[in-house]
Amino acid sequence: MTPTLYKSAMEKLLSSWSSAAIYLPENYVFPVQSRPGDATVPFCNTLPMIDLNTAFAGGRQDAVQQVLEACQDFGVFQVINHGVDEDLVIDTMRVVKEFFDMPNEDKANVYSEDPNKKCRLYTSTYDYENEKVHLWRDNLRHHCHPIDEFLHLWPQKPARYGDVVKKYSLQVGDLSSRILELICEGLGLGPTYFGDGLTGVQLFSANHYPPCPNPNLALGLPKHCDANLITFLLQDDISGLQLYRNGEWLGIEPIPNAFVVILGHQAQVISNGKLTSPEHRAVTNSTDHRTSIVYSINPKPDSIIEPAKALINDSNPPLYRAFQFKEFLKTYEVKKDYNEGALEDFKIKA
Ligand SMILES: O=C(O)CCC(=O)C(=O)O
Ligand SMILES: [Fe+2]
Repeated sequence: MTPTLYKSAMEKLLSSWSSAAIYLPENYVFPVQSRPGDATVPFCNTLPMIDLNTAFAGGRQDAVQQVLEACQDFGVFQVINHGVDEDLVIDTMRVVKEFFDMPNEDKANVYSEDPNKKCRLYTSTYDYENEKVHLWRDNLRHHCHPIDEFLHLWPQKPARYGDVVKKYSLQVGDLSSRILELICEGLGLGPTYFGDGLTGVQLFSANHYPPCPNPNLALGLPKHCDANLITFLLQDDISGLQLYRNGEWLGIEPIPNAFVVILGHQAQVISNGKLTSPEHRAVTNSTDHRTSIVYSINPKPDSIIEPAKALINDSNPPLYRAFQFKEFLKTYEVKKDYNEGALEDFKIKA
């Protein structure tokens, strides 16, 4: 690492300076309309909670139905008894926290300002230099599928990072296949519809939100829909994830050993609008560090995304045109419109 890049890492990474910050710097203050403010946000007590053991006890069709309904009504649900080893889940959260707790010198080795790097630690968004407001988060992100192609690029410290995160990625990747199969069945698509082309890019993305001097004015992540196909999110025990539903913000309660499953924009397009991609954000707080671990399933850049042909007929015309996933990502990033607006260019106008 060059001295200039090291200096940049120390100036930019929140975890290197935020504990000394008494005031929120001006360039972290969100415009009035998108600030969280000081209103108390209740937990969403109607959010579907799917216990895969119980769901399957009633037969596979029961599980399919529960997942489908959750994806249609909310586009997000929590899942427990998901088959990912509980000790591994705890250990993965622990090793990720250890990573963010390391001395600056160790973290600087993974820091990069090149968004094309397949493993990097950075702060805020991929576009720190040009963004109007910075996000109150650091993010460690790397590819993990096929795993052996990327393992050598992952952080070397903590020493057990590679072993733990490899096991976790394989098990959560397997959970994603099982959930996607249930979604396919629910939609009436063949069980292998979500093949390698639609799921071949899998990312491990850990968000770290240090205590924030003014959580009312700042955001860890602003309101967005995920750009991908589907997300498997692990929260620690500090709340901060919020869902925008029927015009209000509702918290998603941290539940030990549960994954929050969130549908991305591509699931909405492929299902021709039958499934929804929910708007959500991450808020900060003034006392606790918060960590969330996202396992993100994405199509390959050249893959064609379009409403599944089996769902299209005269009374159900396609709502979206076909596009390459990389074309969507460009729009998502260039327009900086992370909500429904990101799909605007791809809608077929009546
Ligand atoms: O930290 C969280 O709970 C939210 C993370 C998230 O929405 C994302 O990474 O897309
Ligand atoms: Fe998200």
